Amino acid sequence: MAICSTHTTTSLHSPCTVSNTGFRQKQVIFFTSNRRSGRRHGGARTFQVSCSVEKPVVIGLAADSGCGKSTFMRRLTSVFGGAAEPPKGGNPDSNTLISDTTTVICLDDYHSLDRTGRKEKGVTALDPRANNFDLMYEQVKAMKEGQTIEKPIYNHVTGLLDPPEVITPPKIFVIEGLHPMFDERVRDLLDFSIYLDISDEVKFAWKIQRDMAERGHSLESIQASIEARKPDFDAFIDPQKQYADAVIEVLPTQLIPDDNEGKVLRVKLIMKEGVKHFNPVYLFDEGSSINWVPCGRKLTCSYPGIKFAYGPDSYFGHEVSVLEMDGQFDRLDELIYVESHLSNLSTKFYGEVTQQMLKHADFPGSNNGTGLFQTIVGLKIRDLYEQIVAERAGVPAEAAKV
Ligand SMILES: Nc1ncnc2c1ncn2[C@@H]1O[C@H](COP(=O)(O)OP(=O)(O)OP(=O)(O)O)[C@@H](O)[C@H]1O
Ligand SMILES: O=C(CO)[C@H](O)[C@H](O)COP(=O)(O)O
Repeated sequence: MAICSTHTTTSLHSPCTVSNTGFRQKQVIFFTSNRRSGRRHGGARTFQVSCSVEKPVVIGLAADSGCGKSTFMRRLTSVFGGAAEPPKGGNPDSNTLISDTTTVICLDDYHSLDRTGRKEKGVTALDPRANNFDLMYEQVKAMKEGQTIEKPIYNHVTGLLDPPEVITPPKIFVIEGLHPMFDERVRDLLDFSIYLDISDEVKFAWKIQRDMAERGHSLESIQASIEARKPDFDAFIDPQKQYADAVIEVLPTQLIPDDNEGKVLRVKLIMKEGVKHFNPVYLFDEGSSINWVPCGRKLTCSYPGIKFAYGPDSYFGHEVSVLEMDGQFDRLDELIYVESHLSNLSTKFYGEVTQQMLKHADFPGSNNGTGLFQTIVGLKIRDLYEQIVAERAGVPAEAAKV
């Protein structure tokens, strides 16, 4: 039963108090509007939550479904230490992941139409008409101001909207999903934004790998699903990349002529210049154009080898720096050789990128540019966070290191 599918809830905070049970508690004001009647009801409830006065740094991560958002989030959380888990004692189908430092919410939770509703109206989940951008904006804004929210849950198991869950402000609040940069009001709240741009060929190969092997879908149904989503993907999701501060673009390799296996990848890290608290990574010499084939004495490379490129470029009219890697590592520990030729990595010690990659060698993409660039962006987000915290506190960045 889609009990909650006709309701949206928005909440505002009140200061924390400590109850006589010893729990910290917070009164959450909520407004519930019934989409069918349009009526708004108000109320107040007291939740036993850990209150915090954090004003989170807000990060947006956009990509189509099945394009590596969860994998990226696991790498990001790991950079801050600790594992991310769903809210304790909450809905087992919650899409939220919480660690000591980060809370990652999935924007699917702002679907205004459930699975049946979308079918009835003939719209996909990518269509803005199937999403509640007003509520998304109100709640991301409230979170950025350090307020607790009561966020809806879209249940991917049932296809229904479940009762909301309480989210308290973390240090870093990540909104990941189809539309983090679609609505200008939400976009303006982001301190940093990333777009995962997976080419059609690679997306298809990943989908087959996951949905055929793990979910029992047929090749034809995967093909049909990608084709059915394509017009809305092109209209509503893909254009968001122009707003991203960093784009990870994943393309078929150029090292194997007419490759159609999709196993070897060419990956570009496109980094916008002039973004506050973000200094693009560079190879050898900042601002120069470089082609580098590191294979030889220091790096083991079997066919088809590895090729790096770096240089300035223009992307949707913005000045950017682009770092590119085509090929894959044979031995991950040798990545240290590549790392030692990259600068502005925002590492805390020599070899931190290699250490992170080795730690998650079993994650998809760990032997190629997808894993390498996701790890680098994770380190840059940590650095950005520390700079923002230091700026707010009026202390040197060193003093705000996590
Ligand atoms: N870098 C990569 N290299 C190879 N395969 C990958 C990579 N990243 C993701 N995949 C494949 O794509 C699948 C989906 O990845 P992931 O769950 O991280 O994506 P997602 O965007 O979170 O998906 P969804 O939105 O559907 O939950 C993985 O199971 C894996 O098969
Ligand atoms: O594009 C998607 C983002 O994850 C999903 O297809 C969308 O959220 C709808 O989910 P479901 O297919 O489970 O009803």
